[in-house]
Amino acid sequence: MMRSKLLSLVPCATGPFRTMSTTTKLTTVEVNDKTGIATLTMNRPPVNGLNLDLLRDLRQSIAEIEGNKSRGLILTSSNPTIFSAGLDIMEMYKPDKERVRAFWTALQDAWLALYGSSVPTAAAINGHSPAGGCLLATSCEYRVMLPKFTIGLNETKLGIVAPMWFMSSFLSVLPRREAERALNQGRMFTTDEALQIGLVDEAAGTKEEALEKCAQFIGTFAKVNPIARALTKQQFRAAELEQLESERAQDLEKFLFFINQPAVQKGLGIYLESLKKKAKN
Ligand SMILES: CCCCC/C=C\C/C=C\C=C\CC(=O)SCCNC(=O)CCNC(=O)[C@H](O)C(C)(C)COP(=O)(O)OP(=O)(O)OC[C@H]1O[C@@H](n2cnc3c(N)ncnc32)[C@H](O)[C@@H]1OP(=O)(O)O
Repeated sequence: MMRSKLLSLVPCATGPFRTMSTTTKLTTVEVNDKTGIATLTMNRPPVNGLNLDLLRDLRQSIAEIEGNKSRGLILTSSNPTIFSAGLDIMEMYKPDKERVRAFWTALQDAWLALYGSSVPTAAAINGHSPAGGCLLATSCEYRVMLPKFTIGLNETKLGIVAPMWFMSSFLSVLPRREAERALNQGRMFTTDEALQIGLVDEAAGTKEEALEKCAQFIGTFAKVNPIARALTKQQFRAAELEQLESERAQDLEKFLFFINQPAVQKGLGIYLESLKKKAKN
């Protein structure tokens, strides 16, 4: 994919400074040359639905951030009210056989890249973050969320079962008892509830403040040996990463089998209809 490079002047809390910015249609990477922190912004209107292209783009941007020696990665959204609506249901509803395989493989790749990223990661959750959106946020090491939005793994409410590795990300943030109950209930948490339970680390009043708080978190590693930090993080996350790496073919087949069940297709169709009806009203 062609990626256009440009230098731009952007304002921030500490005043205007130069950032190196790489843009594709679906994500933007901006590296602050003062802090060395990269902001990875999802930009797929209308709701940052995670389709094949956005997932591939995310993975490519994560690799780019690791390759350009950034000091950290902040994941956020260009949409002022939606971080990500999760997986694009259109990829799973009446799917094309080859594309849906590529789609799930791209999701596995994006998760492995983000959860296993060698750089410190934080999510500035500047909007709603259901299901796959919550997966991305909980794959990061730190979360700052804006008020009056919701976050959670709502899969059971859609008649879907979250795979083990979705649970792994959730479990790396929440105590097992809370995670199990929330997943079984398909519970969406408000910002206040998420803060109280520990699903997010901090609340912020504005996106700029959220980005600043994420940057402060990444700054806490300034005096830590980066190789020791990266290896320590990888040791903590190795079991979950290795589990998916070693079982990804079976995971794909399980997904395909599950998604092709007539009852699951029917449920997704009804859910899509309800979303479209709501959007019209
Ligand atoms: C043991 C075996 C295990 C094997 C594994 C098997 C299966 C696992 C499979 C799947 C896992 C899936 C995880 C997911 O991520 S599923 C997606 C879940 N997401 C949601 O439920 C969110 C739905 N969306 C919303 O709640 C709202 O849209 C939102 C709060 C995000 C935003 O609200 P807003 O009012 O601003 O916008 P809307 O008017 O609702 O939407 C605008 C537009 O976008 C469409 N849309 C919204 N979300 C999605 C989506 N996730 N996918 C596709 N399209 C979406 C919506 O329909 C509107 O479209 P249109 O009417 O304008 O065309």
